[in-house]
Amino acid sequence: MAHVLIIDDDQMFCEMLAHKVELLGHQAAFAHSLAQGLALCQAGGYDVIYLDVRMPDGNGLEWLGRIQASPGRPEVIIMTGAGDPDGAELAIKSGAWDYVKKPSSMQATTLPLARALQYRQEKAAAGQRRALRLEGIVGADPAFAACLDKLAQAAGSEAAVLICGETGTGKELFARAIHENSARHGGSFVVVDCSVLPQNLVESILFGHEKGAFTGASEARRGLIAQANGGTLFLDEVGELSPALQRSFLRVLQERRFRPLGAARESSSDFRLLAATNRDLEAMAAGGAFREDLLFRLRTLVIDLPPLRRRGKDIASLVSHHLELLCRRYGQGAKGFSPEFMAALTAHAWPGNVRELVSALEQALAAAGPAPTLHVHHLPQKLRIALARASAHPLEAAPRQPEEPAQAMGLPPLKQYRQAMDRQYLQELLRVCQGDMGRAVAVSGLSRSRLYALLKQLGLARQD
Ligand SMILES: Nc1ncnc2c1ncn2[C@@H]1O[C@H](COP(=O)(O)OP(=O)(O)OP(=O)(O)O)[C@@H](O)[C@H]1O
Repeated sequence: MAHVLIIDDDQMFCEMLAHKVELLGHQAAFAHSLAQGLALCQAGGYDVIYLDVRMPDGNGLEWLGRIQASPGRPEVIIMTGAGDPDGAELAIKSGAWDYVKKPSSMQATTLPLARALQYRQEKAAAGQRRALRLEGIVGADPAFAACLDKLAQAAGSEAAVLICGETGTGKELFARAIHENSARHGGSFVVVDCSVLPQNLVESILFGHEKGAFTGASEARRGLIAQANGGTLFLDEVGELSPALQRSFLRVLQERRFRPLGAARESSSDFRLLAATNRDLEAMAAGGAFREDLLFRLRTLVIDLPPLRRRGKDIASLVSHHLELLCRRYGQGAKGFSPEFMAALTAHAWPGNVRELVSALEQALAAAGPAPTLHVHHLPQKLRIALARASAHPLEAAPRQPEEPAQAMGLPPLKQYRQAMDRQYLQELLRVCQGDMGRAVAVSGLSRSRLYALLKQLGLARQD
């Protein structure tokens, strides 16, 4: 809702315009003289001012500068008389947002208001974005820039945010950035990976337990929800929550209260909720697999992160950023790359998104050893084969054109495709890290528990 001030000496016109503005969901006030209007502006709080040129105490255009400079820097829409051709030109030259000619229909009069408010919102978001600390987040493609605006909006509020996107698109990175830029940044950022919560321990992990609550509970333990008190609780892979846990969570979200196992009383926790998913929760809710009331609570704000194939312009800056990080991490000097290397990276469809790109760079660095320049042949063999096949048979490529129906392109179902990619990635990861799980965790960017869960799920876990 915006605040609009109408400065016009015509009482009836003011009332009609104020009524129309209120119908549009905003608040309106009016002043019948320039002096009264300026006084209201000085008190602040207005987003848009309608300013009539012919006023009893002077010419509105001569007061424009002072009105624009008032607190909140409102946008000003000038109202000029029909027989005043110079008025419009003067209004624009004086830096007004727009002008309307009187008399005009109410619809025509309020049209510039919507545009002025949109402009104002975008200006505010861009300002907020400039003020954000976004270490480690790279991207300027318009599809991605819109997500950064949402991030700024999320950081400035307490709203629950649902971050959607394919695997490896940066959902956790965004969640951390929202926390770090929010008023809660001094509190903890607690991650609950909903895909690996072991059924038998889930309640104790989330809600905590008292000493002796069950066999083996030799000490009382705070659960993750209590740990998030004063900070942010991030439900990663929220689409994997079992129906029973969805029910429990809904209650915690409604009341911010929970009962640790074995406790006589309930405890409370003041946390801000963020959640992420790579699943279509709407479809799951429609099919009864996800509670609609929970979904409603999770998604006050939604950030839809685009897959890397839809933000091709960002590949070069992502490569520079991550190459620099990786070279520093492994104590190597800065590396260059051949134009073909970058062309190959740009041509790939990256079904595993930024995570897959980072992993390919890591493998290229390992393959290049001390050589100062990365070439195509340093890239993982699987990626080179995929590129070669794609250039020989474009339709065999991973979907560069996601809009085309998968069946029409002879592709397997997405789930099957993703599993195959995950399996391929993990096999390569184990090979490169030679079974060193600490390194595999560092390289993959996955948590240790998530990595083990994936290995198990795909039948790659060691049997020892
Ligand atoms: N915009 C970005 N700029 C720089 N690095 C990024 C960006 N997006 C993702 N990454 C990197 O990609 C990797 C994966 O990111 P992240 O774990 O946040 O993805 P995710 O969407 O949460 O993945 P998953 O769904 O598999 O949990 C990390 O190494 C992260 O630093």
